[in-house]
Amino acid sequence: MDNEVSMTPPAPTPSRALATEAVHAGRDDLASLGVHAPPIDLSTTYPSYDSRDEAMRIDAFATTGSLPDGPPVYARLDNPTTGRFETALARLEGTDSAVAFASGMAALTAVLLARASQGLRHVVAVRPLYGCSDHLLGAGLLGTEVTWTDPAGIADAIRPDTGLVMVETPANPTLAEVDIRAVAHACGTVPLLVDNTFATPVLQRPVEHGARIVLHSATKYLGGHGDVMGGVVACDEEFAATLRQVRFATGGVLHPLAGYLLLRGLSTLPVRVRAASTSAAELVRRLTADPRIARVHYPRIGGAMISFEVYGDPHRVISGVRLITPAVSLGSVDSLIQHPASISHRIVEEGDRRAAGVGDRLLRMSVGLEDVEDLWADLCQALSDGPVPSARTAERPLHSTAGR
Ligand code: MET
Repeated sequence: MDNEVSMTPPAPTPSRALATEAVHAGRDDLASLGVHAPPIDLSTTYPSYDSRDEAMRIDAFATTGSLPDGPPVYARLDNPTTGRFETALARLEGTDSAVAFASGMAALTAVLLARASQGLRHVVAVRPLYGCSDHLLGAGLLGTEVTWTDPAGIADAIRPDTGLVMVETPANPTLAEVDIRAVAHACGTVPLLVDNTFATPVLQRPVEHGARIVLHSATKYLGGHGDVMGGVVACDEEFAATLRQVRFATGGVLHPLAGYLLLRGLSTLPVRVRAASTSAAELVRRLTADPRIARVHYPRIGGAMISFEVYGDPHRVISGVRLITPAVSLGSVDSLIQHPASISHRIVEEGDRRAAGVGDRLLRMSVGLEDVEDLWADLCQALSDGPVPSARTAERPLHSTAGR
C-alpha cells in the first residue's frame, strides 16, 4: 500500500493560484511521462496502418472541430506541443479552451472568418485598436464590415448580422481603458472579444467580466523574450472547435517550436509582468513630473506599457535612445520604444488615427526588466540630448493620463 501511495501523483488542486498555473499548467502529465521538460513534437504527419480509422477521425474533426482522439493525423489539425501552450493559456485566462495561431493577426483573422461563416459579417469595434487590427476590420479584406463607436454607442450599433464586438483594453497605443463589464452588458448576446495583449491574464481576466473571447498577440508578453511569433484565442470549447476548423482550412498554425517557447514564456509571465510594471509605474511618476513631457498615459490597472507625448520632436527621442531599443513590438525582457504614428498605427488613415488619440507627438514604450535607474538615465538623455536631471526634479506627484 505504501508503495501505491508513493507512486500515485496527488490529484491536481481544483483551483490553483495564477503563479502556480503559470508554472504547471500544460505540464501535468510530465512526471508520469518520466520527463521534466515538455517534449517537442515536430511531426508534420502521423503514421497509421488503419485508413478506415483515419477517415473516421478526419470526418469527426470536420464535423465537430473537436481535438482528435489520439495522434492528430496531420499537423494542421493539432500538435501536442502547441496543445500544452493552449491548455496553459486557457487555464490562465479561465476559459474552457484556447486555440493558437501563427500570429496575433492570424488569430483575429480566424475569429472573423469563424463568425462570417455563420453569416455574421458585421463587427462593432471601439478605437483605438492595434493598427493592423483596425486595418483588418476596416479594409474589408475578409468581407467583414465594421461600425466604429465608443463604448456608450455599442448597444445602438449592434445589428441582426453583428457577429462580434471588439475592444482592446488597455488599448494600443494610448492605453485607454474600457469597462469590460459595462461593455459586455451592452453586447447582449453578441460575443465580446477583448484583446488582452497589453494587460495579460496577470492583470486582467476579461472572461471574469463578461467577455466571451480573449485575443492575444502571444509574440508580446506571453512569449516575453522577443524571439517567438504567435497568436492565441481563449474562449469556450464550442467556439474553439470552430476556430480549429478555420485553422485547419486556412493553415495559420503555430509552429511547435513556437508552442514550446510560448509555454516556457508563460512560466515566468507573472514575475516578468509584475517586475516590469513596478519600473513602468516609477517611470510614469518621473515622466509626469518632467517639464519636457506634455502628457503621460498609464492605465489604472497598471502594466508595463507607458505612452507619453513630448513637446519636442518625437523622432529625436527615438534616434537618441542607447539602452532602450528603438523598435516596434512590446512585452520583451528588454525595453522598446516606438513612434505609433510612424509604425504600429501607420496603416490607419491619418484622420482616424488622430481622432483615436494617436497624435504625432505620442511615443509608446514597453518597459522591460532593466534597472529602472538605467532606463530613466537613457530616457532622460534621449529627451534632452543632455545630462540626467537631478532626482529632485522628479519629485512632483504621480499622475497618469492627464495633460498639463
Ligand atoms: C508591425 S507593427 C506592430 C507590431 C505590434 N503589434 C505592436 O503594436 O508593436
